[in-house]
Amino acid sequence: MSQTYKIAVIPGDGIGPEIVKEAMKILHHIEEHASYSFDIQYALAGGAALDQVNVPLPNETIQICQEADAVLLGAVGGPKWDHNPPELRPEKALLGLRKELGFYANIRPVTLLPGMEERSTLRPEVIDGVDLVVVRELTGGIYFGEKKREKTKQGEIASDLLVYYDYEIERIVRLSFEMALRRKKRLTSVDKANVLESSRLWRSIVERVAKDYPEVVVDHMLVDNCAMQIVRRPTDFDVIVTENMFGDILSDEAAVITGSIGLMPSASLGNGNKGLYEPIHGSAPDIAGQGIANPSATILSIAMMLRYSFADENAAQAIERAVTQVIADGVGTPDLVKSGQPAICTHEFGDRIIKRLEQEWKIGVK
Ligand SMILES: NC(=O)c1ccc[n+]([C@@H]2O[C@H](COP(=O)([O-])OP(=O)(O)OC[C@H]3O[C@@H](n4cnc5c(N)ncnc54)[C@H](O)[C@@H]3O)[C@@H](O)[C@H]2O)c1
Ligand SMILES: CC(C)[C@H](C(=O)O)[C@@H](O)C(=O)O
Ligand SMILES: [Mg+2]
Repeated sequence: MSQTYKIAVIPGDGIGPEIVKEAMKILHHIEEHASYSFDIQYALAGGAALDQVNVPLPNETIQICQEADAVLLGAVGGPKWDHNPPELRPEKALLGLRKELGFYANIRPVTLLPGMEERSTLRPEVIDGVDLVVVRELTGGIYFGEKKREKTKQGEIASDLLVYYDYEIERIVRLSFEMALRRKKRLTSVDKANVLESSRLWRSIVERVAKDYPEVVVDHMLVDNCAMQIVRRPTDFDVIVTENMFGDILSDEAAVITGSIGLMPSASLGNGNKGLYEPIHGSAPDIAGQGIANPSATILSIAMMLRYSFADENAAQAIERAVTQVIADGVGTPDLVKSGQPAICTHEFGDRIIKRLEQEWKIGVK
């Protein structure tokens, strides 16, 4: 009997449903050509869940995701819910899912696709050959430490605690060394050890774990310097490992290298073969409902799902080649085409990728 994988799908808010629709076309297409099938369950989270059931992350959604082999998420959030109290913010759903499911390692690859050199605001000679990956710690740090708001005699105070256990640091650092071993054998650990105690613990753990990986060249970089170097000499990086908030910020910055944040996929791992797959961008309220969002990041996240959760490297690469080829042909949503050139809409772009994938199967996926 052929294998069936359970996939939980959370379209979310803003452009979320628009881009997930295109990614689902790709998934269904893969199913037609693969030896396995999918059992798809849609679930509510974020603003969509708040509107329908008054909580950002319903228990039913957590259960569907726990029972799934992989979760696909579009994006959550938007101005409609921006003034909600902290517990009723759409973003709470995302943090809750990551934590509940134990996805502590967020893998954010940064690659420059052929044809995108001219869309990047960086000079072609600076970005030529970029191939780096940001490994972002995802279930600890300042996002999850105690939060306080109180009125005192001196005035109102607010605090967010940045806290890490040693084991939380060690597991993400080990995963990053393993990744570097399979890549260019270079690891940059990014911290703020000149100021933060949590960073000093982080740095000492990196130094200890490094002894188990003598083949990997390790360096430490302060996050402010990294924010500059990542756009100044991005080709020098291989694997960057860093804590939750630094990774969030550096990866959005790295999107500038690729030419569009709509090209940046991610995989959140750490719980066996299960994974949460989502673009790194948000719900893009400024373009939601216009049919112009770039679905590439979500489609490339499907490729990561096939690679990490279903061990189908061939199909993953076929999707990556199809996206690469369509973009190399100069076809794309407005964020992808050169200024003055005509663009196509979200669903047309999805169709072009399917068409290209069909050719991939005819050629015979290698
Ligand atoms: N994973 C998530 O669900 C996630 C991630 C980031 C932000 N958010 C939420 O999204 C909302 C909007 O946040 P923001 O505006 O700061 O960031 P954003 O990533 O949504 O948008 C930033 C800019 O990038 C553009 N952009 C993003 N994705 C695009 C795509 N696929 N195609 C073309 N252009 C794209 C947007 O139009 C916008 O100009 C907020 O509520 C935020 O909390 C959610
Ligand atoms: C929406 C927000 C909570 C989220 C994060 O900061 O993790 C987003 O920016 C991301 O990068 O996935
Ligand atoms: Mg972010």
